[in-house]
Amino acid sequence: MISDSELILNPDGSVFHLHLKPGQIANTIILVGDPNRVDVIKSMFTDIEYQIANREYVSTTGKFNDTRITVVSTGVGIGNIDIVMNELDALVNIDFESREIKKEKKKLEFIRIGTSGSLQKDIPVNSYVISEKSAGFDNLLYFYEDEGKVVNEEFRRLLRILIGGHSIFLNPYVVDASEKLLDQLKSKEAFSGITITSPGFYVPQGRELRLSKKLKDINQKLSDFEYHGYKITNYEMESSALYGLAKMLGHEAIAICLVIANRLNNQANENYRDNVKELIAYVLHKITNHD
Ligand SMILES: O=P(O)(O)O[C@H]1O[C@H](CO)[C@@H](O)[C@H]1O
Ligand SMILES: O=c1cc[nH]c(=O)[nH]1
Repeated sequence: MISDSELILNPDGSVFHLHLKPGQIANTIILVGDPNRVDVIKSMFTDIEYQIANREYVSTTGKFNDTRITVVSTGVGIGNIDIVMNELDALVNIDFESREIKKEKKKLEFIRIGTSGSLQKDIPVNSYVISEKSAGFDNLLYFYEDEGKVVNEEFRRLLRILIGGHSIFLNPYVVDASEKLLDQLKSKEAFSGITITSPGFYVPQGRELRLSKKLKDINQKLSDFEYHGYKITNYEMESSALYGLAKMLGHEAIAICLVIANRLNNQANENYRDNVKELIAYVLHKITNHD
């Protein structure tokens, strides 16, 4: 039995942060960083069941092309993904009455729609990038006992060599996207490759305002790196934890991002919201039509 302090439920029976109750989430779940993005997706839905907001976590469930889909905003960063993934899994795989883990496990499909910074000169601003693999420059997965079962050990070794003597604070873990979801999302319209999930937006992604970075030429090194034909394509801040937790919990996960900055060409699009809307439409059609 899982105690009150490990799985905290609110007085109305909803799960602690997300404020959702069992039965309220669909098997297909879109995750977005920005809570405002939930309204954009909701405006494309029919049969909307509810919208619930607590902190940065805004959730809604509705239908697109007759497919029931839940949207949850995660806010920024890995810590939020730990909360969102554990609570969404608990909603389907833990009995909230008995506080026991269910015998029959439900598999969920997670599609993250985000924004990101390109690490390739020929992946321009406004491109779509699917994260075929995600390399976590955070350390979340190392707290989990099963981490070794889901990470790519060879890739970890090569990345540690690339970052040299800084491996005391940086030990990247690499996890694959769901092949099933990759097949659904891939097209000529989208680039794909390896995404770096960073624990910060500024110095951890090589951005120096008033503070300097330890890893001097990291973005060029990452850009030049190649692994079995895969190139490192972009930076964002959530997919490594999403992929790792989804795999350990038995779910499918993928991330697709709009490039809003190109770090090699020093370009940015700060008016990206219409482009995100187009990316959302792209994803909704792909996951519901499979065309
Ligand atoms: O646009 P979202 O989904 O928030 O994704 C990206 O944007 C945020 C940083 O600006 C980080 O969350 C990063 O992963
Ligand atoms: O450069 C960028 C842009 C969006 N999100 C990131 O994490 N990095």
